[in-house]
Amino acid sequence: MKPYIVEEFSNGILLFTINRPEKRNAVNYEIMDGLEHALNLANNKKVKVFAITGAGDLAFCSGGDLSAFHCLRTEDEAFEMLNRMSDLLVKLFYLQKPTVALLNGTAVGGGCELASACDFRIARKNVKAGFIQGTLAITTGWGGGTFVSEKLLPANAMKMLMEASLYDTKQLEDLGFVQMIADGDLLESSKHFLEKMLRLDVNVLKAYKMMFINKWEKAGLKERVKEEVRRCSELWEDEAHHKQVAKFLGIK
Ligand SMILES: CC[C@@H](C(=O)O)C(=O)SCCNC(=O)CCNC(=O)[C@H](O)C(C)(C)COP(=O)(O)OP(=O)(O)OC[C@H]1O[C@@H](n2cnc3c(N)ncnc32)[C@H](O)[C@@H]1OP(=O)(O)O
Repeated sequence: MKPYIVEEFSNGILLFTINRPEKRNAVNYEIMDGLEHALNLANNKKVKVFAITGAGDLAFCSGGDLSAFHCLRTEDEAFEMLNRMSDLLVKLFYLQKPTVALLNGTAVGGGCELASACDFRIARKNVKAGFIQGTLAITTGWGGGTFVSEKLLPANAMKMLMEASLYDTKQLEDLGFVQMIADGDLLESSKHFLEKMLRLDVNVLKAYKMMFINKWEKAGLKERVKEEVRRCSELWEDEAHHKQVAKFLGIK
């Protein structure tokens, strides 16, 4: 089974699906390679909207693959991995066309960061999402803290980051994290949400997105993401983090 799927639809949507439902669509290095490939394809003029989802109906993405990354012990080792994924999420954040996360299931930790890097989030009913990194004695490390603070009211972004909890769809909508709760098929619902944008010329969409990109550039977004990655790497090295991950993996 391929760990990711890239599909291009005739209406201009390019869809990237993380296809590891048995691991709740956790991100390992193969998924990073796949995301990089999909982002390169998304630059094509025929693509109007870039969408990301997860396979199955249990998880959108459960964040970093803890079994793959548990071997990273030091600050430098953690930095290399976190920096690679944060570079990809910055690329996604800065994509010069609309981007949407289709939350087919739970979005946890880095999964929530991936969703935050998109312009819009559409959730299936009854999904949960949250930046639970604090419970692992780390912070967001892929840029998600910076992204969400650009997208939400400051108090709502701080609440989500500092509570390190999961929220239901209604709460996520109230926080401004989710723009639409989908009834029925998620991809079909997203087409309804996006149809007005899909009618416009790709250069118009690009021009609008550039207004936001210029603002983020002026606000030093890339430097802030690097700082976030650095701080998370420092915490990663601590025994408190390794202990929590070992607990999740059932390692004594
Ligand atoms: C590393 C980057 C960092 C960041 O910068 O943000 C992070 O992402 S930290 C956050 C990492 N993520 C987590 O801590 C989430 C861990 N997972 C869960 O809490 C739960 O699995 C779930 C996502 C809420 C789903 O629960 P449930 O449906 O009950 O499934 P299971 O727990 O039974 O899991 C099934 C299966 O999948 C494996 N799994 C799940 N998440 C991960 C993960 N992040 N990494 C690796 N493996 C994961 C889990 O171990 C089970 O495997 P098997 O036991 O082999 O069946």
